[in-house]
Amino acid sequence: MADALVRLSGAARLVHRAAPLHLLGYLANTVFGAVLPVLLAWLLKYLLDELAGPGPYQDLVWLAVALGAVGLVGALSPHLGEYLSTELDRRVSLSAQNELFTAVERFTGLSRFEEPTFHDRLRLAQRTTTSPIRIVDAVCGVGRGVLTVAGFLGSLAVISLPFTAIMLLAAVPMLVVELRLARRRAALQWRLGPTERWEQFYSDLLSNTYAAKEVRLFGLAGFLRGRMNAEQQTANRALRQLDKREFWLRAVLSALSALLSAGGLIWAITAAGRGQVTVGDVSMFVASIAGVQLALNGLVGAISNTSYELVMFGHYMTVLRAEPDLPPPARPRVLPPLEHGIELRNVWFRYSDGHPWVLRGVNLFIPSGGSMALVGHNGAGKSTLVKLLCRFYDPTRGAILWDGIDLREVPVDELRERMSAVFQDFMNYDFSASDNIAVGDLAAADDQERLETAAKWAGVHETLTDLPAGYGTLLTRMFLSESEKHETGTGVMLSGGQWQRLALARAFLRADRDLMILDEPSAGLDAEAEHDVHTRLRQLRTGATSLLISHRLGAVRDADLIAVLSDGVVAELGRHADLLDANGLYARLFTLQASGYQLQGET
Ligand SMILES: Nc1ncnc2c1ncn2[C@@H]1O[C@H](COP(=O)(O)OP(=O)(O)OP(=O)(O)O)[C@@H](O)[C@H]1O
Repeated sequence: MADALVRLSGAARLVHRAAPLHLLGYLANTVFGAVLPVLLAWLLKYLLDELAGPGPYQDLVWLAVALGAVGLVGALSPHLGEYLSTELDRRVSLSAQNELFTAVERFTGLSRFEEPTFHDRLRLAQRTTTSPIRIVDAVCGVGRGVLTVAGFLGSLAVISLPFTAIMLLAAVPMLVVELRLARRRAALQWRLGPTERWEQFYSDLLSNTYAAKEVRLFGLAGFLRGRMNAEQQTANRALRQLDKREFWLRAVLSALSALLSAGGLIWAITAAGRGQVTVGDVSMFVASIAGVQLALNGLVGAISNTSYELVMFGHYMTVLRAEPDLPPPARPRVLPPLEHGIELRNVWFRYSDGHPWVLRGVNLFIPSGGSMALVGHNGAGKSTLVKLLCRFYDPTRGAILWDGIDLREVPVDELRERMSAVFQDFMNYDFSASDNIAVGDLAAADDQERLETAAKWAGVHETLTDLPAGYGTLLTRMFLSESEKHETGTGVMLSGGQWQRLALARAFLRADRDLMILDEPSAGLDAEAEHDVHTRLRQLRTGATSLLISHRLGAVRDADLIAVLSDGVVAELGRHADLLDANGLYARLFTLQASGYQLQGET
């Protein structure tokens, strides 16, 4: 109950923040809607009693005018209610969505995004951005229902007190059943979360351009469609079961309530026949029974809707109130420009308690102003180490120190401001070419000269100027630009290597940062481009700190220091020549690659 009240006040405050005036208008209209049927019933009773009386009929005209006026306003009220409700809906969902994603931004690491239950909750939270207004709607429905029920019950009580009590008692089982059903439905939505996300996953694979090649070549469409349908059928089965249960329970309750009304009607008619009640009383009785039943149904429905929406809104509030995934420093320290270097001190890391150790006591010093290369087998933990440097996760044990300051002691934004990176799995945004570079530093979004310089350094400037709309060309075939609304579109897809150069340009836009991380920056580049990029990098980064990961050992041989990661530790460390002399893993990998090139050259 306390939880429900917290959610209720959360939803009400959200609606009030988003649209206070519309809310006020909506509430006023709701109150009017609630008293309207009772008002009409009373006016009708007076009119009939007046007509059935001996006369003179001096109030007849006023009663007719009053009936007409109330009827007219009553006719307008639903339209006004609908308009206000839709507008409230729009404003509240915008505000709720904004608050939800502002909260998601607080998760500055990656671990939350790797928790399936977080995705289930986030999906429900996204769907419930319209919940606050539905809650207000349902609460208004409860208020309206209470007013109308009270009005009609009062009227009914004037005619028959026992019958009023019976009508009221009959509503109790209905309320209990509806509340249970509402809770079941909300619980089912939560249980179906994974099923619905799988279904969405398969339908995305069937429709997005990234998967289209493999789906077609491997003939996966039927297989994916089958799995998508199976997920939907699973959800349908569970929903159908609940629907059937709802149907039977409601049918039984409605039948009982109809029998009750019929009994009341028979009593009223026989009482009128015996002259115990007037014709106006019979009219009032009929109106009251119909009104009470309708209003009680509405009231019970509104209570159960409120209960359902409150449970669903709980997911939204849970996301909003979740603790940050990376604890913010209690007393944040200022991160100075890197002077000495970054030290990984006995760093142990695993992705969760259930995952195996990836790093098992890494000790490494990345000196400021130097270039370090990190090599090792697939899965050795190189990218993991990079993610720890960016503080996407905290080390499970040990620490990473920036000029002696633990990364956990500085605000994460400050740390990332001092870095630039090209990740192994870099993003291709469905933006224009300019925007694809500008995301590296949004402050440069309107600085064409800076964007072009970065593109030139990455060797992609000519490619971009040759595009149909130059740097303004949309790099997607999924969307049209504003100017292309009536054309087939000139959006372009770049080649793998061209995308990679664009990712490099994005990183070069931040070339002035203290640390540049390049995780496989040239995997998709041709030999000449790779050579160009590395030469450019050396020029650009002279005197600056960089960490390069590459399986192409020819690209790392010029690094000031090369670290070899193996079995979760730094197994070898030194310059290229030293490592060759040491005749360890690096020497073996380098010789293997070099002999491969030689063989290729000989054939
Ligand atoms: N988000 C994650 N959750 C769980 N395990 C992960 C995650 N990311 C990577 N791993 C595991 O951590 C280990 C190290 O992966 P990592 O990507 O750091 O290797 P790598 O050295 O960069 O490999 P490669 O050379 O293939 O890029 C692998 O066994 C991988 O399965």
